[in-house]
Amino acid sequence: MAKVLYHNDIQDEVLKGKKVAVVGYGSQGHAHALNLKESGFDVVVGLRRGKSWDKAEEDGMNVKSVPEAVAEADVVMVLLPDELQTKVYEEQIKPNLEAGNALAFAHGFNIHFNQIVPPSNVDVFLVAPKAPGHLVRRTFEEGAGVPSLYGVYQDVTGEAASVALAYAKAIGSGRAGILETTFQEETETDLFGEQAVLCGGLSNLVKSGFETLTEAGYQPEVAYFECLHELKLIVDLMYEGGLEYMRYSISDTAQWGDFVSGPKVVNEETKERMKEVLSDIQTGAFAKGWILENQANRPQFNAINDKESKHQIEEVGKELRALMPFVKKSTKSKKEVVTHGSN
Ligand SMILES: NC(=O)C1=CN([C@@H]2O[C@H](COP(=O)(O)OP(=O)(O)OC[C@H]3O[C@@H](n4cnc5c(N)ncnc54)[C@H](OP(=O)(O)O)[C@@H]3O)[C@@H](O)[C@H]2O)C=CC1
Ligand SMILES: CC[C@](O)(C(C)=O)C(=O)O
Ligand SMILES: [Mg+2]
Ligand SMILES: [Mg+2]
Repeated sequence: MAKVLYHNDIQDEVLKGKKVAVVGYGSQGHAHALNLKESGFDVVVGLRRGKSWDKAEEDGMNVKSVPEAVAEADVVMVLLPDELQTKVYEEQIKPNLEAGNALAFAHGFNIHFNQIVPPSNVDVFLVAPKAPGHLVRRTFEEGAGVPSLYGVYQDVTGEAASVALAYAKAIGSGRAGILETTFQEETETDLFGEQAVLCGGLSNLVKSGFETLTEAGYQPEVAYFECLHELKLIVDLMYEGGLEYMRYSISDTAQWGDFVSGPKVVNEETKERMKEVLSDIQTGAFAKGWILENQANRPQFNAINDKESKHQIEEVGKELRALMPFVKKSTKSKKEVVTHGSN
C-alpha cells in the first residue's frame, strides 16, 4: 500500500516563521487561507479589488494586491482559476518572486502543460485537496479534513517536500490522509476523475436516468427524487463504508438489479470511452482545447452552460428543494455572485 501520512507524522516547524500568500479567495482560496490562519500560520491574501477582496476582509484576513502579497511572502499558493493563472503569474507573481521562495498550486495543470514555466531558483510544489474548496473548509471547521496529494516539481532549498507536507497538514488534510504524487499524476488523474466520473460521468448519468423516466411518462418530481435527490444519500453510504456498505443498506432486490442491470448501462463500451477521455488528457488534446476555448471567450462553454441551466431537472429541482428547508446551499452559486469566485 502507498505511504499515507497523517497529522502526527508531520513536523510543521518548517512553515512557522514563513509568510504564506494565498492568491485568490474563491472555492479553494478562502478555505486554504482560513484553515492556515486558524492553524496558527502567517497568511496574506493576494487579490484585486472586488467581491473576494471584500469577503476576505470581512473574514478578518490580511488582504493586499497580488504583487504586494507575493513580494512579502515566502510561499505563494496560486488559487486563481486555472485559465487565468498564466496571465496573472506573468504580470504580477513572477516579477515579485525571490530566490528561495516556494511557488505552490492546488492542481498541476499549468505547470504540467507548460503554461507556467517557473524560474529555476524557486521551489515548486503542489498540495491538491481531493475535495471542493467549500468542503475543505467545512470539514476543517468540524474538526475533520479532506485527503490531499502533495508533489514536488522543483526543489532548490531542499525543503520543498517538508513545506508542502506542513501546508497540507495546516489545511486539515493530516486528519484524512496525505499521499505523495507527481504533477503529471495529479493533473491527469484529477482531470480524468472530474470528466469521466465525479462531474461529467455523474451529471450525464443523472440526466439520462431522469430523461428516460420522464420520456416514458413518469412524473418529473418522481424522476427527480429517484435519480438526483436520493443519489446523495446513496453516495453517503459509499463514503462511509464503500460499495459493500451501500449494498448492505439497500434491499436485496436493489442489489440484484445493481448486479444484473448496472453493467448494461456502464460496461466495457463505457470503459473504452473512458480510455479515450484519458488519452485526450494524456496527449494534451483536452488542455489545448480548454486553452483555445478561453482564448475565444468561451463560446461553447457559455452555450452549453446556458442550455444545461434550462434542463427540466433543474426547473423541477428548484421547486422541490424550496419545499425542503433543510436542503440548502451552503454557498452562493457562481451565477448568484456573477463573478467567477464563489466563496
Ligand atoms: N474548486 C475546487 O474545489 C478545486 C480547485 N482546485 C484548483 O484550485 C485552483 C483555484 O480554483 P477555484 O478555487 O475553483 O477558483 P475560483 O474560481 O473559485 O476562485 C477565483 C478567485 O480568483 C480571484 N481572481 C480571479 N482573477 C483574478 C485576478 N486577475 N487577480 C486577482 N484575483 C483574481 C477571484 O477574485 P474576484 O472575486 O476578484 O473575481 C476569486 O477569489 C485551480 O487551480 C483549481 O484547479 C483544486 C481542487 C479542487
Ligand atoms: C471534481 C472537481 C475538482 O477536481 C475538485 C473539486 O476536486 C475541481 O477541479 O473542482
Ligand atoms: Mg479534483
Ligand atoms: Mg479539478
